[in-house]
Parts: sequence; structure tokens; C-alpha cells
Amino acid sequence: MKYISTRGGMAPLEFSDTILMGLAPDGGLALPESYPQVGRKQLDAWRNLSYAELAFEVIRLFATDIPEADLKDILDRTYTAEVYGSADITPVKRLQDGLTILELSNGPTLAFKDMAMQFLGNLFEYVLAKKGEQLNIVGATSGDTGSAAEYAMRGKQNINVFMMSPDGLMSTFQRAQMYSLQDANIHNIAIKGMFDDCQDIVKAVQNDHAFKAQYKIGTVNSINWARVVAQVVYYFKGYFNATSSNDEKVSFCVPSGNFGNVCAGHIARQMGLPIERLIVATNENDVLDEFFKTGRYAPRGTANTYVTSSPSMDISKASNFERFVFDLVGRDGNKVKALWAAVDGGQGFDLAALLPAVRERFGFVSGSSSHADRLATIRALDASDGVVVDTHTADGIKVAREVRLPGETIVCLETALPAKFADTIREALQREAPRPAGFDGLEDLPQRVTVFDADVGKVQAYIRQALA
Ligand SMILES: Cc1ncc(COP(=O)(O)O)c(C=O)c1O
Ligand SMILES: N[C@@H](CCOP(=O)(O)O)C(=O)O
Repeated sequence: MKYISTRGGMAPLEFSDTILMGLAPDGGLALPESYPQVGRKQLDAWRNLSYAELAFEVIRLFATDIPEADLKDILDRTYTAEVYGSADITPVKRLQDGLTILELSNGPTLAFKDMAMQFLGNLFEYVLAKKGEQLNIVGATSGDTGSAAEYAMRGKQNINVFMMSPDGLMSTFQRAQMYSLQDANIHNIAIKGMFDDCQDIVKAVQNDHAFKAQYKIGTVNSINWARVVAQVVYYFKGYFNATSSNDEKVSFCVPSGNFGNVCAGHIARQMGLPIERLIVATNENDVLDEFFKTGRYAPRGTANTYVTSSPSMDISKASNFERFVFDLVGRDGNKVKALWAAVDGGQGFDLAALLPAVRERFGFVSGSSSHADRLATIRALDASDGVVVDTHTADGIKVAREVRLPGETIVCLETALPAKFADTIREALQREAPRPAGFDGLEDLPQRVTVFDADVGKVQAYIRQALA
């Protein structure tokens, strides 16, 4: 299996090279030349596998240059009950109204990012040792990728992490999780701006080819193909957990920001997993909802991006949307290049003519949620089911309820635990969010962070100095 760029300007690469690369040299994102197809026979054989076994079956279709015994060993070490709290790794909860919640947040940092990031940490370590190389990760977070990456990479040989986060905009818990880490290979940089400013800096650093080569720059954001492929696995697992036979169809509702999570669902669907619809749920930052309703894609600037109570989705320029659009326009790299030139020029683009394909061929539908909606959803679920969900998962459940068709099985992806967003849970329920063991006193630990304006030069100078 070889990898190409969404902008058509990259010679095909192997999996291992793709995951160290980050952004493609032409500014695009890596995707496999074609999606492997999974038929009924494979689905039947996979239905009762453990999470690690299933991950092996799915990921080996993509990671074809890693010897199977080595891949199996990495996955067996990654998906364990010790790390994810139960042998099932991603259990499901059934709600009174028939919706299913797929639990993805039982890893070390209480968000779905751990599902892929723990794998990425072990994979990087393996690939770097094989190649005798070092990797300096430059990443952007709105709150959850950062802590998941730092917990997965802390203390690892040959890896440094430089993680940018929006200054003052994450929850108190999220800040404490990241900034309290004192490991020498972890560097936290708070940027005066929003997540999109941080991600713009990541992309600018990636596009500075001389700097990237000299300092061996990589990424852990969902720009990195390995993040997406690891997320594909839980769509298969969620499908098996929510159904009793492979004749059934299921829809997934996905709280969306950078579009990495639902992009993994899109890939699972393209591979042949019986997914009826992919429901994209946004918060007040509803650029994606606007696209799926109208075909018009008009990312907003920082000044028009709202600070909300589902802060990890305060994103207006969704990176992975480019991967979906590549498939939507018939995998035409030149077309994608032109569309993103229009985005970079501030005009956006209009693909209204392709809306029937978006809906019928690719199964996408969308909705959005507001602060009042998420408070109401958190309260209603607590009252009906005794289940407390976080603010992002609440956005998903609100939208799933709104668009659900008669008889439709919808699996709502849980993307974080409520302990990470205590203020909003308190506002909704007038009591504290349940806090898993091991996090007491987190907010009181000493914190370490450097604050910069949104200036790529300053971040590069900081990296140079740290690595000198
Ligand atoms: C808690 C939470 N929910 C939802 C999302 C949205 O996921 P994605 O960026 O993959 O669309 C994120 C981060 O992006 C998140 O941290
Ligand atoms: N919500 C994310 C934003 C980055 O998403 P990623 O999937 O591209 O890493 C975060 O929590 O940082």
C-alpha cells in the first residue's frame, strides 16, 4: 500500500515514511492510493475479535511495510485493559431512547485522542529505532490532542514534543493536564490566538522545508495518517458492539472540529463497513454544518470563531476536510489544489452541485448545537439515564436526536469525559462532574508554559534554541 497527496504533488510513499512526514511536500495530506475493501467474509471473521486483534486486522491493510509480527506486538502492547480501563477497550452504553454511546475516553487523558495517540507513541518509537532517526513533533491543540500526545510521548527516546495551545482558552483541567508535565522532552507553548492560529503555525513550520529537514519535524495532529487509520478501528468495533449481525446497518454521530474523527468513519465506510449515515455535529463554530447543508465551504478567521463551552471544537479550518473533498471530487489532486488556493485566498468554495453525492454516495448529514442545547442535553440525559456526558458528546447526542430517522441505529461517539469540562457540568447539573481516580489535585500542580504571539518565527526560534 502506497500513499499519495491530496494535492497530487507527491511521489507515492510507504506507510512508515508517510507517518514521519506530517504534511506532504506539496502542502496536502497523505491518503492511500486506494482504500482496501472489506467483504462480508472478513466482517464475519472479525466480529468477535478483541480490540487489539481487530486493530491488527484493520491496520495491517494499511501499514504494509511493517512486518506483521512487529505490528501485532505494537498493537498488543497498546490496546490493553491497564491503559483503557477494561478488556473491551471501547464499551457501549445504551440509552433509554435507543441511541448508543461508544465510549472512547477511558484512556490516560480522558478523551478519544488516546485511542490513536497511544498507538502513535509506540509506533514512532518502533519506526525511529529501525531508521536510527529522531523526531521533533510540532503540534497544535484545542485541549485534548495536546495532553494525549504528551502522555503518549513523555520520556520516549528520540522524540521531543512542542505543543501549541490557545492561551487561556482551554478548560482549567485541560491546561493542568498539559502544563503540569515536567518531562524534559515536553515543551508547552501557549499562543495568543485560537486553535486555528496554532494549526496555521504547524502548517507553516511543515511548509518550511529547510527547517523541517534540519530539525526533523513531525506531527501528531490528525494531519498524520497514522492518527486517522488508528481511529478507523473503533468504527468497526463500534459497529460490532452495536449490532448482532453483519446484515445490520448503523449510523455514527460524530462531534466534529478538525474533521479527523469523522474522516476515519468516512474511510471505514469506503472500506465496506455497513455504515448508513455519518452525522457531523458541530458546536456554534458551524462551518462544516454550513458545508453539509449548502455545499459552500467558507472557513472563518479567528475574529469570527467563537469561544464556546465545547472548547475542543472551537475550530473553523478543519484540516481533514481536505481528505474528504479529495474523494468527493474524484481524487483529483489538481482540483483540490485549486480549491485550497481559494480557501487560502479567503474566498472559500462552493460544491453545491456535488451535494447529492455528499448525501447519497457518501452518507453525510449534519447539525449544530449551542450552549443552551448542550446544557439541556446534559440535564436530560442525567435525568433519563443517570449518565453524565461531556459538552462535546452532548453536542453529538443533541444532533443525533434531531436527525434520527425511524428505526435508525445511531452510535454516538463519546469524545471526552465530563471531568475535563467541570464548569459547564456544574452549570448544567449544579453538582461536580464525576472525576475518575488518579486526577485529584491535578489543578494544584506547578505548571510550565511559554507564551508567544501567533508568530511562526518566534516558535521556530524557540524550537532551535531548545534543540541546540
Ligand atoms: C473532546 C473533543 N470532541 C470532539 C473533537 C472533534 O474531533 P475532530 O477534530 O476529530 O473532528 C475534539 C477535537 O478535535 C475533541 O477534543
Ligand atoms: N480538538 C483537537 C484539535 C486537534 O485535532 P487533531 O485531531 O487534528 O489533533 C484537540 O483537542 O487538540
